[in-house]
Amino acid sequence: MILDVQNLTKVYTSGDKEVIALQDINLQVEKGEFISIVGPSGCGKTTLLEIFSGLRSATAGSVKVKGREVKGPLQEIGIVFQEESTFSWRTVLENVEFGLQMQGVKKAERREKSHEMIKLVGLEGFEKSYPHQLSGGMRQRVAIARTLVTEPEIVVMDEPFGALDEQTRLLLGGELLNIMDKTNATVVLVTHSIQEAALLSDRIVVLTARPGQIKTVIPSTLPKPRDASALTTDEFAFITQKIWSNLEEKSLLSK
Ligand SMILES: Nc1ncnc2c1ncn2[C@@H]1O[C@H](COP(=O)(O)OP(=O)(O)OP(=O)(O)O)[C@@H](O)[C@H]1O
Repeated sequence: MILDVQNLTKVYTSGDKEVIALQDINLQVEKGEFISIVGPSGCGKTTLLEIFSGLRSATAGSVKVKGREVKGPLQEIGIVFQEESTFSWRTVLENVEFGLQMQGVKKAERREKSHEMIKLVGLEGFEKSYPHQLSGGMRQRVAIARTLVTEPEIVVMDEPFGALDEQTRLLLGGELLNIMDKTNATVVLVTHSIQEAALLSDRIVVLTARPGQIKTVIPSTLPKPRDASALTTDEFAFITQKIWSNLEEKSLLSK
């Protein structure tokens, strides 16, 4: 087990107001698994990822990565943020090199690893381009490459394809699966797209409306390797229907 979450609760306090964002979350993730987290707006998905990544502390309960309590950011965890997070003043190559630079990796090794990763995400030939010269999907590939190049064992993603159209996000998601197979990383993805969750995940964690609690965990029955061709299968329809029916019980628009 790579990630072990036990009885996790998060209460935000501002002044005399308390918001219970997450309540009693229990989740165990195995190495190499692809987990998606879905749930109504405001149910605590981002909070959960922030706690997993050591960027925020829990009010109660514990999060362990490889048996060690998470007390702050860990090198084993890479994060891909919600909106575009590329550096506009750096080229694609310089963006991808950034994480390695922060880790103090020497220039020659940095270059080599970054070139490899750029190839893997399909951006070969764009090394010298700046983010504004790329499409939204390409910029998101840069952000993903920048995180993956540091070889994190767990990749935490908060709506990484949120700014993209449904078609691009599903295609890019399929490519992400290929890359993950090659790097053997574990992924925890927060998404608003039920289709994306159904296509990419080994398990889909459905949260209730606030306070976020685990409503159900849906294991995927889609055969591997999974790609966009699965979108028209009966299994895919079955999984999306299962996610929907679990989300519907508490109003999606509540709160
Ligand atoms: N820093 C904070 N201080 C106080 N309350 C907060 C803070 N951050 C989040 N919250 C509250 O905690 C709850 C969960 O927020 P969070 O952003 O984790 O939800 P989410 O599921 O990611 O939402 P969305 O799907 O809309 O992005 C919300 O009710 C929010 O108002």
